[in-house]
Amino acid sequence: MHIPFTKMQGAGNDFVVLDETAGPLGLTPAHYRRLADRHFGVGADQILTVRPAPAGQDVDFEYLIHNADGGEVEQCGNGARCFVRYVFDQGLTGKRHIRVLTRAGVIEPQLQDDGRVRVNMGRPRWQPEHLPFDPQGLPSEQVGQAQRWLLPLLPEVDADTEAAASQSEAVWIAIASMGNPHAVQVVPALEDALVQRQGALLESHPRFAQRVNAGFMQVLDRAHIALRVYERGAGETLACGTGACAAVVCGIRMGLLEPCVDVATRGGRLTIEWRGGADDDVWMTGPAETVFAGSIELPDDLGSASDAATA
Ligand SMILES: N[C@@H](CCC[C@H](N)C(=O)O)C(=O)O
Repeated sequence: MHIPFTKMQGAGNDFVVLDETAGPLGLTPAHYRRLADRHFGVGADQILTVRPAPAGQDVDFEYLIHNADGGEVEQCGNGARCFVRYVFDQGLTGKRHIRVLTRAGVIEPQLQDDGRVRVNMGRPRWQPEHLPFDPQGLPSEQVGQAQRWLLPLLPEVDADTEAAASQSEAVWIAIASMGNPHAVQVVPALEDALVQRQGALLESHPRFAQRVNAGFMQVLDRAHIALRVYERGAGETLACGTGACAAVVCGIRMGLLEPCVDVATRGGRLTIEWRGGADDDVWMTGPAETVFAGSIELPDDLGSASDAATA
């Protein structure tokens, strides 16, 4: 099958954007993995699909997100900024402020005059059941308004054994959902953070039934953080929009941050605003750019073979 696409990026988090406004392309998880593949495909952290608004919904479009591993997910913040840039530039809408339906609810991205995009990302949640996260039996502490848990990263074995004591590696995590799940650590120095090792262990930790995105936040001052995120289904990316929202929400709830925070990621700068109330929406502002457009030939029968290989 012949698939036209647009390659985009927001703070270095990169996307293949597909247009399904004229009808479904009929892609399987294996097709998404091939599109995301940096050697055999286009290369991307996520695949974003634009669909028409479902009947009866007060939105302009529907927005589907697939991680590089082919799995569908609820939300993608950097993708949301690229989404409005894409539909506007392609002439799919004349509006600069749109309402978009995601698997996690409605978000509202708007193109600003300065070329950046501001998005109402909706309300954060921090109750364990919203991720979901199973905190039962874990040591915990209250930091400001937030709760943190001491999570062993290696398999939890009988704590009485010597082996368990010598193997124990545990990290303090706060949690937040932006529609998708995030575990956030405050680290003293980002360059020393064990992002690859701990990120991989956290991502598939059995206490997160839907897996999790792992954030590593260094607080620079009350209005600036540096952040790296090991993303569920994609590994470490140059930036994660929902990860930035989640880190700032956790930092504000811990009493470490003010309501407007500049987030330095490895791929660019994001601004996150949140007034701190359970009913307050989180706002994210950042860049969204088109890199190139093209088309790719994908084998129709990619599905079963690749699915079997990664099962
Ligand atoms: N890069 C994204 C998040 C994409 C989804 C995430 N990996 C998940 O599985 O929840 C962002 O900018 O928010």
